This record gives sequence, structure tokens and C-alpha cells, in this order.
Amino acid sequence: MYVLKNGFVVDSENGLYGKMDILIKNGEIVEIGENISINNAKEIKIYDLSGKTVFPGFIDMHVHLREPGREDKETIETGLKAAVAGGFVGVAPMPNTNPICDNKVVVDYILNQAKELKLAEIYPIGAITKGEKGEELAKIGEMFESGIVAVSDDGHPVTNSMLTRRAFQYIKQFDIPLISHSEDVYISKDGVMNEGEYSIKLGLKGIPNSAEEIMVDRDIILCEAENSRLHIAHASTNGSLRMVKEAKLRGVNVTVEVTPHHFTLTDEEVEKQDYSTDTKVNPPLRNKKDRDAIIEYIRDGIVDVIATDHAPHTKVDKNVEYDFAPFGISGIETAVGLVVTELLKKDVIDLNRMAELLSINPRKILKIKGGIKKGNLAKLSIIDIDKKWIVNKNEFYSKGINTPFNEMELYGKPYMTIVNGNIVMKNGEILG
Ligand SMILES: NC(=O)N[C@@H](CC(=O)O)C(=O)O
Ligand SMILES: [Zn+2]
Ligand SMILES: [Zn+2]
Repeated sequence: MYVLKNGFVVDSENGLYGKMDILIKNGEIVEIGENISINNAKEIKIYDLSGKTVFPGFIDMHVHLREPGREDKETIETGLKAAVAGGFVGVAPMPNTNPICDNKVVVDYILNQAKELKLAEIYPIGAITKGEKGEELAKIGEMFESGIVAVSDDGHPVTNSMLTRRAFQYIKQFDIPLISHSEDVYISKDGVMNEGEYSIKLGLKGIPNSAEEIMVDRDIILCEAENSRLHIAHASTNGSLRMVKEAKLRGVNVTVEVTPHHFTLTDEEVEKQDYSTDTKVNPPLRNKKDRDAIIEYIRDGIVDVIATDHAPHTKVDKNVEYDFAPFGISGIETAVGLVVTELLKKDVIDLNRMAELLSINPRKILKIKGGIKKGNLAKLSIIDIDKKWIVNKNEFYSKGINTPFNEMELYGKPYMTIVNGNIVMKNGEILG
């Protein structure tokens, strides 16, 4: 039994906003209130959270954990350590592992690994198509029985529109979303960065916005026609978000996420960082207009979720010419700092909206229980909002140190992560 004292608690879903104590017993929240009186004080451990903000546990609904198959890039264990260090109580890993998570055996394996570790919780995403090959539907029904929360072929689009239409029809019975990696591969082919001023200047092949937007449009059309559920992954352009907004206004069941790297950086970074392959990501860092548009769509409520698309790679894989490096940024340990620095401190969002983007909305989309409420298991992200810190990739728990944010000064450091009542991270230390 322990009590979290004097933290500033933020959870609009449960009408909480203010300095409060939270009493936790056997993993459960048993009391929330101002100055909870503690009778037999000796048996109760007290954590003073003065100056810290207590959020309902953050869920990162888009990560790549690389296990099974590429344990040199990340394992479930290193990925979940990185998650709790980054302030997340749960993550949804994408199925582009080896083997692909397209059947119940892989889903069960992932769930079992995570259960033993007792770090962050894991909510697997199953493939839409067998082997993410885009040829025939995967065993979505049996994966759902095992516990997948969504389907996606992330890493690739499902190019065949008829097959995508069938997927939209099929998932309706499970009420799970199809998460779209929106990319027209004929348009993006061989591209390595955003198409524009900088791709020309740097002599690199560009990926235009249209490669993304055509598929966002297609998937909205298919979702609307089938009255199904769509979630757009890593939206990076003004056009993508404009189409999502229009679809939402029409009543289409579509949600959208953006990543910290897309709302923070632009394609200019490829030049600034001297062709560092840590700036290479899919979709690419876009121009300033698109970056500013993303921020406006976060401000006006159209963006539902901030997800990291945590994509760890080895140094060996990244340490090649720009053209040949894999796409991806290791992002789960810098996400909260970037949200605080780039959005909260700049008044794009407030504390309530931050809880919505990182906890309430991802839970709604994936149907995960949570929230700061009597009787619920304690899943909490406790953040030191005003703490300044400097990103040091060599201190990452993730095996992937492929970050374009190294040495950046940020506000907002995760202080404590509580999963099912267990304090799994405190002050940067993982407590097993
Ligand atoms: N985002 C990336 O640049 N890379 C992801 C794949 C993906 O999210 O599409 C990866 O798996 O490495
Ligand atoms: Zn993707
Ligand atoms: Zn991804």
C-alpha cells in the first residue's frame, strides 16, 4: 500500500484537475482526494509528488519492437524498458517482425513475453494480409481471439484496393480499426526524403506529399463505403489532415495520429545534420508548411493521438549512404519531452489535451481500460513538466540510438511510471 502525495492530477474523463493524493492498495486505486488522512501511517509508503503532474497512463499505439526476428535492433524487453523510461504504461507493436505477426502463434508469443517482464503492457497489432504481402487476408479472426487490438500492414501499404475493401468489411465484426500506412509505392519508389527544395539541393530522390495523400483518400473512401473503422498512421502532410477533417465532419469513423518528429522537424534537418541517416524516416520529414499545419491540426482537435512510430535500427544498418539506410527513428524516450517542449510550453495544447492525445484517445481507439478512478488498477504516467534535460542517446534503454534529437534540450521528463500498481520506473531507473 502506498500513497502518491501532492501530485497535480489531470484526467478530464474522470473530472480530475488539481492537486490531489492517490492511495494505491494491491495495485488498485482505492482513494483519490485532497489530503487523504493516513491512519496506520507506518505501513504506508509515501511518495511526495510536489511539482509533478499525474496523468492517466500514456499508451503509445504505434511502435516497432523487432521481436521476433530482429533482436539485434530491439527486443520486447529493451523496447518495454524504453517505453516505461519514456513515460508509457502500454504500447501497441506493429506486426512487421520476422515472422510477421499474422497468426495467433506470434500474437501469443508477444503477449507471453511481455507478461513475464512486468514492465509496460503490450497490445499487439495483427497484420492485414499474410506476411504483409498484400495478397490475401491474414487470420484476423484467430488473432482477435488471442487479443489483437487492430490490424495493419505497417511498413507497407495494402496496394490492392479490393483486398483493402474486404479487410474493411471483415474487421467490422470485431469492431477493431484498420491502421493505414498510407503510401502509394509507385509514387514514392526510390525516394528517401521529402520532395522539395531540400531534396533538389541535396541531390536526393524525393517522396512527394501525393504518395501519402492518395492512399489517405482511398482508405477514407473505402472505410466510408463499408461503414468500417480507419486509423491513419503517422500523418505528415496538410492534405492528409485536411481530408481526415472533412471525413470526420461527414461522420466517417476515422481517427489520426501524428508523430513527435513530424511536428518538431522539417526536411531542412537532412541538410543541417549533414545527411545523417537518423533523419531518414517514412513518411519523410516534410517542409515547414506541412509541419506548421500539423501543429494547427493538433491545436484545433482534429489530431486524435500522438504516437511515436518508435523504429529502432542498429548502427550497422544506419551507418550507410543515405540512399541505402532503413527508414525509422527511435522515438519512445524523447516523445514526452517533445510534446511538452513543442506543444505544451508553446500553448498549442493544455494539460487536458495532452492527456487526451497520449492516453484517453489511444485507449478509446484500441478499447483499452484505464483512467484515474477508484477501483481501477493504477496505470499512471507521472511527469516532471518543468524539468529541463538534454537528450543523450547513449543513455537510451532502447537498443536503437537512431535519433535526430541527440543533445537537444527539452522540458518534460518522465518521473515515475506505474503499471498495474507497480512502480516500474522512477527517476530514470527501471525497477524490476
Ligand atoms: N516509420 C519508419 O520509418 N519505419 C518503420 C515502418 C513504418 O512505420 O512504416 C519501421 O518498421 O522501421
Ligand atoms: Zn508506417
Ligand atoms: Zn511504423
